[in-house]
Parts: sequence; C-alpha cells; structure tokens
Amino acid sequence: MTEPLQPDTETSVQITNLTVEFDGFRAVDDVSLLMLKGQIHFLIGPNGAGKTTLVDALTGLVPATGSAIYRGMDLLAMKTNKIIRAEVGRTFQTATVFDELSVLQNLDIAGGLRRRAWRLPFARRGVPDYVEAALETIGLGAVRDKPAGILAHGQKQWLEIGMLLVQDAKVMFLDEPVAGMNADEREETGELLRRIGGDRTIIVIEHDMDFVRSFAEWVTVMHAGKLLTAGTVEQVQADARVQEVYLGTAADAVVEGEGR
Ligand SMILES: Nc1ncnc2c1ncn2[C@@H]1O[C@H](COP(=O)(O)OP(=O)(O)OP(=O)(O)O)[C@@H](O)[C@H]1O
Repeated sequence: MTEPLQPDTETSVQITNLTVEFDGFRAVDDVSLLMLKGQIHFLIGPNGAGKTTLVDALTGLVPATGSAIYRGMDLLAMKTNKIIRAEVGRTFQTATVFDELSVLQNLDIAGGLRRRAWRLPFARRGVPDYVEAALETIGLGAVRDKPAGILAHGQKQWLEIGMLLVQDAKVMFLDEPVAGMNADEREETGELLRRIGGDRTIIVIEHDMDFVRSFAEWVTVMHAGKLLTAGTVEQVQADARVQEVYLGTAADAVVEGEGR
C-alpha cells in the first residue's frame, strides 16, 4: 500500500488486504485503503463492485480476512455489538427505524445501545441532552413526537444518521443515504454530513454522481471486488479506467495497489 496523499491528516481506519469470499467467489478482493479522520470519503463503483460487502465486513456482518485497524483494534476480529461500542456505526440502504415509535424514542433507544443498558424511553422522564442535540442536528425537532413510520423518506434517513449521532459514532458508514431523495433533500443531506463531519470519519456509499461531486473530499472507486483507484473527485473523474468501468467496457481494467 502506498503512503497517504494527505500526510497531515490522521488515519482513522487502516484496511489491509481485506477479502470477503462467498463460496469461493471474491466479493471483496484484497482491498487496502485508508479512511482519514475528519474526511467525507465516498465509496463508488458499478453495481456488484463490493462496496456494501466491504462495509458489511467492517461492521461485523460478514467474515473477512485481512485487517482493518481502528484505535489499535482489528474491526474484522470484532462482533457487531463491540464494533458499535467502539463508536463505529452504519446505516443501511433501507432505513431501519422503528416505525411505530416516535422520532424521539428511536433516538433514545439508539442511545441505549451505546449505554449498554436497554433502557426503554417510556420508563424515564426527560430527554437526555445528547438526544436533544442530535434531534437539532438532523433538523427533526418539529416531528419529534410523531411516529417514525409517517416520516418522509429523506427524514427517515436523517433519523438514522441521528441514531448514529446519539451512539456517538466516530466512524459512520452510510449506504446510499440520498437514494430516492429529491434535490432539496440531497442538498440538505450533504449539508448535514458537513455539519457532523468535524473529527468524525464519514464513509458514504453512493451512486448519485452529482452528490459525490458536491460533497466528496475523497473518493475510492471499486470494481469487481477490487480497488480500482482513489483520489479527489477531479482525479477520479479524469481517470480513463473509471470512465471505462462505468461504461462497462473494461472489466479487466482493475489495477491493484492503488490505494493511498
Ligand atoms: N451473502 C452473499 N452471498 C453471495 N454473494 C454475495 C452476498 N452478498 C453479496 N454478494 C455478491 O457480492 C458482490 C458484491 O456485492 P455488493 O452488494 O457488495 O456490491 P455493491 O458494490 O454494494 O453493489 P450495489 O451498488 O449494487 O449495492 C455481488 O456480486 C453480490 O452478488
């Protein structure tokens, strides 16, 4: 693996030779890359490139070989609940909120995951400060007592991000957060990512290239399980191999060892 291109930034997760096999099929094939603190990092690539599987491996959902070092721990050797407690969280392509519970209750329960004790919100008075803060950050104060099930699609995604905030996730993996959103919602989501960035590491799997262009600080491109290339939006867009894989004309254009 080559050295980071931005040596003044701090590595958050160092992934080395990460491989996931399903019955002999390599969905993620020997991927090495760095995720830097304070950076909005996009993971792109055609369907089936292995993006979600990579995040599944980093969040304990599928077994993988290689290593993913975060705060001196190997995420690949940890179970999901331990990974959450280590302040690494994720959202899914389909929002996973509890529809019948209110926005506030969803946030409170997510906070409970971090506190370990499963303290249902009904049993308690008042709203913890960090829940209020998350509510404000995601802009859902006006619907705090509404059941999550009635939220618009975009609002559900923001609630999911709020659920990571109350867990105090320092590394957040977001799987296609703007899929199905209108232009205004996409813009608001991008602004939200900037607001919560700070000292967090934010990894976004995304197909919406306008969104990537507007908000990516770093882009990693995967293709057929492998790392194709990585760089700024401008660098990646100018890379002929990236254009080729998106056009489907260069299935064997993958080069190895181009992480940073
Ligand atoms: N549980 C599984 N068992 C077998 N194959 C799987 C499994 N999960 C994913 N795959 C395969 O691994 C490959 C990578 O899938 P993955 O969902 O990670 O791609 P992706 O880049 O996230 O694609 P998309 O953008 O369409 O979500 C695909 O060929 C997929 O069919």
